[in-house]
Amino acid sequence: MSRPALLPLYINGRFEEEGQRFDNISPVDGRLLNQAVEADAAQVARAVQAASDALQGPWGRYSVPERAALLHKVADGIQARFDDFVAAEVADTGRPLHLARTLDLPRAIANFRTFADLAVAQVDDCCETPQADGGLLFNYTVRKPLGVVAVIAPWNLPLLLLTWKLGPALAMGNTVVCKPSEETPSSAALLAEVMYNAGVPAGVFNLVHGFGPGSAGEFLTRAPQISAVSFTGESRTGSAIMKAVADGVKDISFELGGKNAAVVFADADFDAAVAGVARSSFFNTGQVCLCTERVYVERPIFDRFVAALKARAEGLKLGYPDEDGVDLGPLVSRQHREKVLSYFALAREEGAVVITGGETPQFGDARDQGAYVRPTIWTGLPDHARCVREEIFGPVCHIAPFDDEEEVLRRVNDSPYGLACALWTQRLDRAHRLARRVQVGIVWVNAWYARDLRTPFGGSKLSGLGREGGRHSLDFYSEISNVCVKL
Ligand SMILES: NC(=O)c1ccc[n+]([C@@H]2O[C@H](COP(=O)([O-])OP(=O)(O)OC[C@H]3O[C@@H](n4cnc5c(N)ncnc54)[C@H](O)[C@@H]3O)[C@@H](O)[C@H]2O)c1
Ligand SMILES: N/C(=C\C=C\C=O)C(=O)O
Repeated sequence: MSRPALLPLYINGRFEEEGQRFDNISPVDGRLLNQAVEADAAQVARAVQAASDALQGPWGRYSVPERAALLHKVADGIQARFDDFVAAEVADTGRPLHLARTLDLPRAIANFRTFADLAVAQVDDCCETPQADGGLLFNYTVRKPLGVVAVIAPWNLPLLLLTWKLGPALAMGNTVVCKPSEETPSSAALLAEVMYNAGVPAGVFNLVHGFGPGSAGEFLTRAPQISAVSFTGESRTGSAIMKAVADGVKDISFELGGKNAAVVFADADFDAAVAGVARSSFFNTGQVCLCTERVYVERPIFDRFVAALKARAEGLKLGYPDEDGVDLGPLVSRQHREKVLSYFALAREEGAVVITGGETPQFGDARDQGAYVRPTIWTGLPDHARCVREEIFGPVCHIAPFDDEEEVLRRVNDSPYGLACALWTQRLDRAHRLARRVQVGIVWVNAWYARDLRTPFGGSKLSGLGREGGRHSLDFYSEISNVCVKL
């Protein structure tokens, strides 16, 4: 049997194949896709040192327009290999081809172009302060790179989320060491090839594959020369990373877990709300941090809404990524499916009414070796049920009735998470009033996962620390100083 393809590390402008290897398994049919090199502590240390050295090299002398031009070249490189990146993302995640083509790739390209352009357009503050002696103080802001930024990404939107951090980090003159998820290493490996071919100076972008604790992820966060960690992943991992960087008082930007709510009022556009909640609950097989897992429906339309959402869920096509009309792929791995299935069992123990789903499909073909689950809807659970409080991260939601605004607001806010919320109502006065009182970072009204990259993105409580997007990213990835001149 031919040896599986190997995804190398990329350190200081060189591809490295030395090291222990780990398997990358298809969530569609369980076959071996390729292997990746697991970076050891020495390799991670070399990557961080290369990034640190690169700050003093040519990259440190690039102007903002020159950095922006290079990031546009990277975007051009991704565009030129669009189909290769789609194939890599689809192989690792099993997602429908159309999803990778319409979301993951366009956003990866936009993440570089948007922050290249925002960096060039960025104008900083200055002010004059008259003095009692008739003199003047002239204050102005100076923006410098933070230094070496560790970027650690999850598996659910691998390229989108890696480049969401890379774009602004590089635009602001930092150097980076990236650690993609062990579940989805392939598109990051392609990105390293694009960076190399675009002429990104050696050491500016470094890629290490591996796991978290006791592996590349932890080695990276504990490296003394890193200045900041930009992390996307589970809340408990965020806590672990916070501890790892605490002694060094490093800058952190965390995009963490969620247990997001959708609220459907009786006056909502019913069909739009059903379609919107079906999308927010089952999109990417429920593997988006912003996905809805708690649905609250005003009592007069509750039964009708449950029936309509059931019909939608049962109409979704589970299939191979390239199948015509496929809506849902598998979960990212058998291991993650075990977690989701454990909640399917827990829901029954907690007394849920299973409206639809709650089991694995039987295809009778290779997909039975994959990680598919059926889209699932529950009702009947109390608000304190673990299935209503804990992030499941699968195609599942619980629907509960409510009677008035104050009640539903209390219940929506009764969560350790605070990432996103979708409000479905045609009374926009109510929507604006509620949007200000929901304890989340992102509120959509009559929409879900509609994005403008200039807006602040992030969560409160266990859902994260900080905001990225637009000037928030430029600020996080900059060391901002004030210069005060007496005139
Ligand atoms: N808020 C957001 O924008 C957002 C976006 C996507 C995913 N997420 C969250 O991510 C989770 C799913 O992704 P996941 O399973 O990959 O998360 P995860 O926390 O298990 O892993 C994320 C990344 O962190 C690495 N890692 C794990 N432990 C580490 C440690 N101790 N030190 C350093 N690195 C470590 C992993 O190898 C991986 O690359 C969900 O909770 C989801 O809500 C949040
Ligand atoms: N950060 C973003 C999405 C996060 C998705 C979470 O799974 C984005 O769209 O910029």
